[in-house]
Amino acid sequence: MLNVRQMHGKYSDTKMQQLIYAALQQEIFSYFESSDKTTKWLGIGSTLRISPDQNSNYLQKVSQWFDDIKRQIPDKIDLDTIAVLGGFPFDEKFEAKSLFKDWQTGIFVLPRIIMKVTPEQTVITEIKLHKFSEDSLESVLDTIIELATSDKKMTGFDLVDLDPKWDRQVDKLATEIKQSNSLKKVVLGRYKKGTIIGELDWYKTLKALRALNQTTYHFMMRVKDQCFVSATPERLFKIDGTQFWTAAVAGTIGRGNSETEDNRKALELFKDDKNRQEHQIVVDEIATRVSRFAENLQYQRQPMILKNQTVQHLYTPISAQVEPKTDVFKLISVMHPTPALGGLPLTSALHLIDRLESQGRALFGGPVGYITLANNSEMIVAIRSMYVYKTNFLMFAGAGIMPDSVGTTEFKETELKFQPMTKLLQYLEDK
Ligand SMILES: C=C(O[C@@H]1C=C(C(=O)O)C=C[C@H]1O)C(=O)O
Repeated sequence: MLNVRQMHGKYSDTKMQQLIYAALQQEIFSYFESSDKTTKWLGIGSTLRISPDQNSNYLQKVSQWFDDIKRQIPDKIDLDTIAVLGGFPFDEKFEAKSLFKDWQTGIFVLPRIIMKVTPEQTVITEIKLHKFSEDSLESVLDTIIELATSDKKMTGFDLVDLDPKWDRQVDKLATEIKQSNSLKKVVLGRYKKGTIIGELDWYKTLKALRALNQTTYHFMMRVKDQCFVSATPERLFKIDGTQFWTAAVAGTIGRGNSETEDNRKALELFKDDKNRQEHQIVVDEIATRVSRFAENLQYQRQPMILKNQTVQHLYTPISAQVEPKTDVFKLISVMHPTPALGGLPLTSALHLIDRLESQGRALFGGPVGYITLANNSEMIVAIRSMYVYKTNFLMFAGAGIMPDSVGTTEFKETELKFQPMTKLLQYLEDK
């Protein structure tokens, strides 16, 4: 059995800020915040952790690990107040060719201290393999807060484009799609790497991530010298009891400098055939998959516009009803990857991605998020993201390639998709 103790109720805002600050100075932390800001999870440390070995079915391994944790929680605890946090790789079969091989295969933790924050309440849980000391949970938290210090500072960074000929690759791929009888869409990614001069302060990083990307999710996960950061707008799915939500996010245009220009661009995106088709592929495929396990599927025929800091997307939210106790891990394997990150048909798209992309995707484009021990979960698609290893970092940005795609246009689109992370680093310089 695991030892579990909890504190319920409203925690003061100041205390919460102090705790988040302290948590992000720790060697291991995890953070999830929903784009509607109604759910936050903060994890400090790790009581149990699962990083896979190669050649194993990671999803199945995490699922068994998760069931095993559930069995070890004392009866009186509300299982919805405890979650594991982490992420799966985009495709565990992809060869590890990236600079950052370690997280090629995914990572999940059961934190030692977990804080769940919703508008109704804050629940803080401590989980240990061994008996608790004499100190109360409150005084454990106070000690964590007291000991937190940070004098980390980043003074600069460099940035290298790892795929300088990517636009030509896109033109070739578009021709290949045009000539193919079956291939409809392939999402091709490009990468940038760099080095940080000085050191990133993770608390300042989170603060900046939230301030610069107010309409997106915020995800951060650090295990010692590795950290993954994302400001994705894309939900893979959310499940709460029998309620299920997902969304198609595909089709992109930049933001305007004025409200008029911004709306003009949104209209241009809405009326653009290539983007509408690219979006429809995602809607149709998601709807087909969801209808296999859910009922009462609901979504609008026309997409909406989702506005983020540097881009706007075509967006179709989809909701449905699922059976009670639906297996979250099954949902992940059915829903991921959608044609927003993979392509259509899936298998040929994945082969092309593996062959053409210069780095392994690892967590880029993979499902990351939280899963409560009561089987409620929100998994998001890890894009607009950055992977940091010591002072090195790697970034990813992709675009849906269709028969009529033009390399230089897609290149510009991916430049906009890199911006949430490049602007984050620029902002953090000398802060
Ligand atoms: C692949 C990315 O974004 C995906 C591709 C999009 C597109 O091609 O229009 C839009 C949103 C995402 O589904 C990325 O941001 O790296």
